[in-house]
Amino acid sequence: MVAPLAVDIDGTLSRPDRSIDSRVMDVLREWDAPVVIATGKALPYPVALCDFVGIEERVIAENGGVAYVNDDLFYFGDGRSAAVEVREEFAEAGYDLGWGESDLVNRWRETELAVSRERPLALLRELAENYGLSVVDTGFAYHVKATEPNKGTALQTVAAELDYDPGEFAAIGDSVNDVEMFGVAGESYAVANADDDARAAADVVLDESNADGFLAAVERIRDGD
Ligand SMILES: O=C(O)COP(=O)(O)O
Ligand SMILES: [Mg+2]
Repeated sequence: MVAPLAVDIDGTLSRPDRSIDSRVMDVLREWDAPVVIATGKALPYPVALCDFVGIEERVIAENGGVAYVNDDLFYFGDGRSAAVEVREEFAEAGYDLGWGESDLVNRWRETELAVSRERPLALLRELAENYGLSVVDTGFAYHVKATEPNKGTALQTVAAELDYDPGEFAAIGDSVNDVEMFGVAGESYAVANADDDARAAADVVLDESNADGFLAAVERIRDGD
């Protein structure tokens, strides 16, 4: 019996251009244990990924702010209203969030706000700190969020809902928002493009990048490495 998986999306299931590498789809679909998609993205994205891959919708979204499993929705700490205040002060300083008029990146986001990495990080951190919020840089966006929830705390709840111990999971990811998930999983794999925090937290740092790294990790997990 293979280990259940907790898998990040951006930088882990993707190609360098952020598109999903089609080779991962059948691997996820055929995995012989639960797969939890754990991401910084808003809930509809991992739900849609599960639907298109053809697996049960088991997801952690918004860096652990939201989870969905067994037809139950979980919310872990809401930083959204404070993040909206930060957005207003950021706007007064002359900056929008950087995603255009419709802002699809935040449209369905419920517990945090994401900001383009083209915006000034130091200012964003300063404003967020005044509201007791954290800013997490995933390498794809800056996330202005409540400090407590993360992918690791959410995995504890999701694993329990699935009648697993979180330590039975194998986790695969690429950035600082995967660190706590690596901490609660029994085995953890950072792809070669991972940031320093993820590399330091992982049990194994792979030689392969992006989806190649994911595919190498699942080979090792299958072999019981
Ligand atoms: O939304 C992001 O910034 C990163 O998303 P990820 O957690 O799937 O890598
Ligand atoms: Mg990632």
